[in-house]
Amino acid sequence: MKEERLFELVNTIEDLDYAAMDAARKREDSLAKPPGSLGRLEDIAVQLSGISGELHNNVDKSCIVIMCSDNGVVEEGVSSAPQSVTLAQTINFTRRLTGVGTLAKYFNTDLMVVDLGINADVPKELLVTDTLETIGSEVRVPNKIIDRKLKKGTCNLAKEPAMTRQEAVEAIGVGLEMARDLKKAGYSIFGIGEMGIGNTTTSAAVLSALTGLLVVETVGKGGGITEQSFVRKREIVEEVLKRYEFTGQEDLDVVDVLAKVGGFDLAAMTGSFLGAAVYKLPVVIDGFISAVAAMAAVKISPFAKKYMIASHVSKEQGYSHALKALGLPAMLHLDLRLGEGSGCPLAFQIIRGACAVMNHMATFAEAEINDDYLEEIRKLDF
Ligand SMILES: O=C(O)c1ccc[n+]([C@@H]2O[C@H](COP(=O)([O-])O)[C@@H](O)[C@H]2O)c1
Ligand SMILES: Cc1cc2nc[nH]c2cc1C
Repeated sequence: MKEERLFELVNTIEDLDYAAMDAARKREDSLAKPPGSLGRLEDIAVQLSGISGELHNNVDKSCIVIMCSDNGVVEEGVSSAPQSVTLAQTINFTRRLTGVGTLAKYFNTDLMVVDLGINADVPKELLVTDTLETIGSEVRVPNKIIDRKLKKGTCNLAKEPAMTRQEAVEAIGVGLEMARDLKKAGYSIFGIGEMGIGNTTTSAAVLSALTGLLVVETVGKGGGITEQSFVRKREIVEEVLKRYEFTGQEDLDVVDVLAKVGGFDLAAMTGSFLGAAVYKLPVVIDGFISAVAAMAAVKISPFAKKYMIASHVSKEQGYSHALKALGLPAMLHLDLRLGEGSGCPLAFQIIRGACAVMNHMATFAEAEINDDYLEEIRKLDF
């Protein structure tokens, strides 16, 4: 994708449909309950109306895009897990054996597994190039690994830029392509996850670069590291932020940040968050890496935030800061810190609940309850 085309698409992003949201809020208020008593379930239903322009929505056909890629910075010893875990888990996604795989299978959610830059050859029989397949009358994502490999891993960001600007644009373009095709296949919601050993280092660097947050606030222990490696991880992030003078300035070039200190996974995830807004689909944020990509998307297009729903509060250092910077509330406090998109299938169930209330709950009139008292109750502060 050319950079010009990327920004053409980004410039089509619109604000939500406020008339549809007003109608949705009115319906929530007409349901047989004290006003606002279904809390965030009401807000979510109203948000879905703002995204689709419809009063009634469902999120029954759901998918999680998992961007898989390797990071050259692992040469510096910033991760305890070997790089080979990236390939192994990417293959395991297709077998539904991973954390996100088992949850997705149990809750009937599809996985769109994409290889952006795994540092190994994926077995040919597991690769496909098409993003969708038709079985009978159903169009779905294939249960294979979609081949969009740009390179076998990024460069070591401690020594040189992780990728070229054009590679970052290509990766963002892949993310947009995946969102477009999910919309085409009739998915009504998607989540964004990843797999990439070393990506808590790149995410911390991108988050500090975009927000000016201190390295102590953004660098965490990822999949688990020794105290010595943790010190080195912080030093590396500190050093690259100084080198490129990334201090959270307002006019930062986000594509440049992703290219110099990000990863193919982060860039593609940023593209998918933007794509959710371009193609008007609700999109669920998973863990730390996902939240940082969401932040990058919002820095590119502020309206992108309105299409996002945060699933859970990851235990990874930096996550809460990222979400605070985004200004979004999270639904679940489960002490997860796995990544992969594992918070998304859980969040989809809650969002289904929000749709069920909006679509099926009785109004005061249907429940044969006189709502004259509502005028009084609305004046109370509780
Ligand atoms: O999403 C999170 O909150 C999260 C927190 C810690 C680790 N991870 C996962 O662990 C991997 C990165 O960890 P690391 O230590 O290699 O940077 C990557 O595959 C992520 O999916 C994910
Ligand atoms: C086993 C394993 C699974 C993962 N899933 C996401 N990141 C991971 C890191 C490791 C090490």
